[in-house]
Amino acid sequence: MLLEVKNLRKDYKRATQQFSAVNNISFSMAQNDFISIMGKSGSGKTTLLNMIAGLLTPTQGKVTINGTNLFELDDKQVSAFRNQYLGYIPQGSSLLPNLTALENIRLPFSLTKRENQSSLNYALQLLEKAQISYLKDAYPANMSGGEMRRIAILRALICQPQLVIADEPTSDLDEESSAQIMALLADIHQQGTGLLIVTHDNDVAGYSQRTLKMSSGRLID
Ligand SMILES: Nc1ncnc2c1ncn2[C@@H]1O[C@H](COP(=O)(O)OP(=O)(O)OP(=O)(O)O)[C@@H](O)[C@H]1O
Repeated sequence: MLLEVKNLRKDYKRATQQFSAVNNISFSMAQNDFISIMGKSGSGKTTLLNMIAGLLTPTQGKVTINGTNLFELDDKQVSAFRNQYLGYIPQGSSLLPNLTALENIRLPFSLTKRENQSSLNYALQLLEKAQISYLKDAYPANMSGGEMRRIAILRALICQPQLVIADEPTSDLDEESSAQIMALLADIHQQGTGLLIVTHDNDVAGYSQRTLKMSSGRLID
């Protein structure tokens, strides 16, 4: 199994009241599954994704990726594991403003030591496949929202992850840009990568094989 989420819970406190932003969620994903998660604002989708991506520690429960329980690893090991297996596309714009598109894409690769390997050719190939080679030397300030989002997707792919996680990859984009993003994500799925995306958009969810619905921290039918 690529991903196993078991009895996952995250509790937060608001004023004096404790509540579960994610409440006892379990599901699994096979290699090359494409799953979307939908639910109202505040239903816990980002909290769930952040725990699956190893960015947030759960109050209770387990996340296993390729047989490794993320929360049994120390901080350094989690970072190395994420870098190798996971591609994460966060909500909104996440590019570093002082780096070019090419430098942003290559950044995750350069964060871990890889002897005698370069990410340059692969980064150029990714740009070509996404039909945005013209952006290679551009800075984020000079790109459209859709272009920035596509660069963030390519950045998530540079280490050739087995699982790509995307939080609202098409939010705030027009129909044409959304379609370009989804074509890129559908292509990643075609190449054999597992995809887990959070979306508000029924059309976007329509690209996935299965939709999980969240309400008040729980999965509902
Ligand atoms: N660090 C935090 N401390 C306290 N409460 C939090 C924290 N992070 C999130 N929450 C609360 O947990 C609930 C779930 O938030 P989350 O961001 O996961 O929802 P979401 O479904 O992703 O919403 P949206 O669609 O608006 O992005 C919300 O009620 C939110 O206010």
